Amino acid sequence: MAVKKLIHVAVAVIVRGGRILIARRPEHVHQGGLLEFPGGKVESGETVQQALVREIAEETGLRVPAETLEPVIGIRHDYGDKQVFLDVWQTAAAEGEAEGREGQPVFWLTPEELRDEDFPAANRPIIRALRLPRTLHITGSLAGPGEGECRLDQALQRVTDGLVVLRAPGLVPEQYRRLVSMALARCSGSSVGVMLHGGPALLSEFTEADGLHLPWREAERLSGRPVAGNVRLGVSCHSAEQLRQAERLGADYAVLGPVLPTASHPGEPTLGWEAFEQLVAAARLPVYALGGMQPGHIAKARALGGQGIAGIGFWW
Ligand SMILES: Nc1nc2c([nH]c(=O)n2[C@@H]2O[C@H](COP(=O)(O)OP(=O)(O)OP(=O)(O)O)[C@@H](O)[C@H]2O)c(=O)[nH]1
Repeated sequence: MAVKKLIHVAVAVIVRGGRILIARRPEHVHQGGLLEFPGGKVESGETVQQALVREIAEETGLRVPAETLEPVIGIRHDYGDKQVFLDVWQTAAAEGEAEGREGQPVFWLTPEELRDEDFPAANRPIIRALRLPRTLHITGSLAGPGEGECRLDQALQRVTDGLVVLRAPGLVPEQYRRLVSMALARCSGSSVGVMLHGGPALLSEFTEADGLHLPWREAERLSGRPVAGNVRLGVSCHSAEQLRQAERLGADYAVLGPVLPTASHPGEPTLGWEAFEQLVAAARLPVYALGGMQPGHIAKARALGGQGIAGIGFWW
């Protein structure tokens, strides 16, 4: 059997006023009739940035300064008839009025309006990535009766948006539920989403939560997605095999680490940035770097293909 060549595709997420430029693929082409982000094949001798600037101009008439392009995610996907590497970059600095230069309809949608079933299968992780923040705040120690709520309350005041994973393995279920109620009340109406940490049963009790984050010990015994599609699912992973399991569960994101040494898990072996990059390159979902992270590492994690950073020390 002939080995299928991997086609390098430059994919552009053009953002304006919180909306993203989307086009409909012509009926007669590969994945025809579906929606897509503007883009196309990287020609030989071209960098991905050059391909993006060219494709965006050809397809939409917009001008994009190459230096404004930032990496979003890279996705390898086998369609059976062809194998693609979608190299996804984002810009909020496109100039001009968008038009379908190749006769294709173009329109602007919010990340929440992007539906998996309207796009080619490879786009699912891209849509997830666009709906996820760059920072995942994980709660630290909440020990001591009564101390937990006070500590959490103070910490939440420092978060203005993004996601908080309410991790409190030391608490008995009743204490944990109290904390969840408090966190949900405090974050309601704000742009901070609360992810519960534990098994699937938790989520049915707290329907206002943003979603469920599975520790690996919970993820490893599941065989399918344990929550509905409209709530977020995250999984803690430490290896390539665990990332495969997160993909099998249909997770919206994974956390991978420890990448660097960390005070909360002293002496634990670390992956380092090189292994992080390799593991992320093979992953089909957005992946956060965990372990020893500081806000200054967001750009590094994203440059290596990650979604951003996750951790305790930088906010707790
Ligand atoms: N542009 C674009 N291509 C995508 C997306 N998702 C996705 O799977 N693809 C796949 O990536 C490949 C890109 O091919 P293309 O047809 O847009 O590229 P092109 O204009 O350079 O190719 P052509 O000259 O053969 O028509 C196709 O196989 C397409 O199905 C997406 O969101 N945007």
